[in-house]
Amino acid sequence: MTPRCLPGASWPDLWDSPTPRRLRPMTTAYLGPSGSFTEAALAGLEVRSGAAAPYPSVRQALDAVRSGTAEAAVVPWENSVEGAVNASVDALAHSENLCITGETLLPVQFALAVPPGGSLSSVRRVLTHPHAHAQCRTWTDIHLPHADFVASSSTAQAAREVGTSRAPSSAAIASPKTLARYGLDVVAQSIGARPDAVTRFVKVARRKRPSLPTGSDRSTLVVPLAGKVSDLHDVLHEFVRTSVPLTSVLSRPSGAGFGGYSFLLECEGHIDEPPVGSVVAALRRRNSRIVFLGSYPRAEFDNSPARGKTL
Ligand SMILES: O=C(O)C(=O)Cc1ccccc1
Repeated sequence: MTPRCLPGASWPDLWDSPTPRRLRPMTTAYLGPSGSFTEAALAGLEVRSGAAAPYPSVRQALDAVRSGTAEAAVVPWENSVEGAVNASVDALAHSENLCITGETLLPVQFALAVPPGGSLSSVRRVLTHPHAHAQCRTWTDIHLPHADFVASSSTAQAAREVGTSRAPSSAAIASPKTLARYGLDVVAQSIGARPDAVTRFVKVARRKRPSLPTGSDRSTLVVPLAGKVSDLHDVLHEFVRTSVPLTSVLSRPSGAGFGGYSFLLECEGHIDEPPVGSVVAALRRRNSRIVFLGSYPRAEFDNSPARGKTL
């Protein structure tokens, strides 16, 4: 596979994807429907809601960017309690021609709601996104030990489904505002394991040269293991050698046979600055299959009362 970014090669070859004919320049695809946490993250990425379009899954939102139906996509990436959103990481790690151009952090609070006239005692099925369920499992195990979990494509989709079906045995977990918006009655507030939970969302575009370094950037790359015992050691050594701070290391199955893994690495810094540029160049010399996913301004989380608004 041709790497998406090679420091030292000419920029147009590396970054510019041909502009698809169907590009609607101002549309940003996001994991919908309206009312999802992902929609709430758009503001932090300077996307106006009028310029955004909901998609039923992360994959479909990214496909819209690939095909040129949308200029960019916003997808959930990781949560401070539950870790990486694997659907997003895998879809991007294995996709050609896409890169991350920005990130934002959003505090998330979960509530549980039932159709009008329903009650907690009649709930037998709880619909929500698997990440939201994982964060609320302690509460549901205690208060709804006999209810089944039904995975939804997003928290807003769960609210929409329960609001439409009005089945008294169903409940949805989403933000309190979204549950009310879909006509449901909130019967339990703040049911997440951590009231200070934060989710990181990324903006994805067709591959292009990163914006200039800001002095506070993050870079993301995917390094497939090449099969040597020392692979992981050698990769980590490059970061130690250059004193580039790694902010996360995640291993994901490569999908090609049992036991094949890729590492998603995130670090501080920008590829146009010597430390990160030299790490990427050194890793590439060892393994031509590395995929550079982008350098972009780091989001700082300001949890002061004025800023720490949840959806
Ligand atoms: O955006 C949503 O509504 C989602 O369902 C994804 C999600 C799930 C849990 C926390 C943040 C985002």
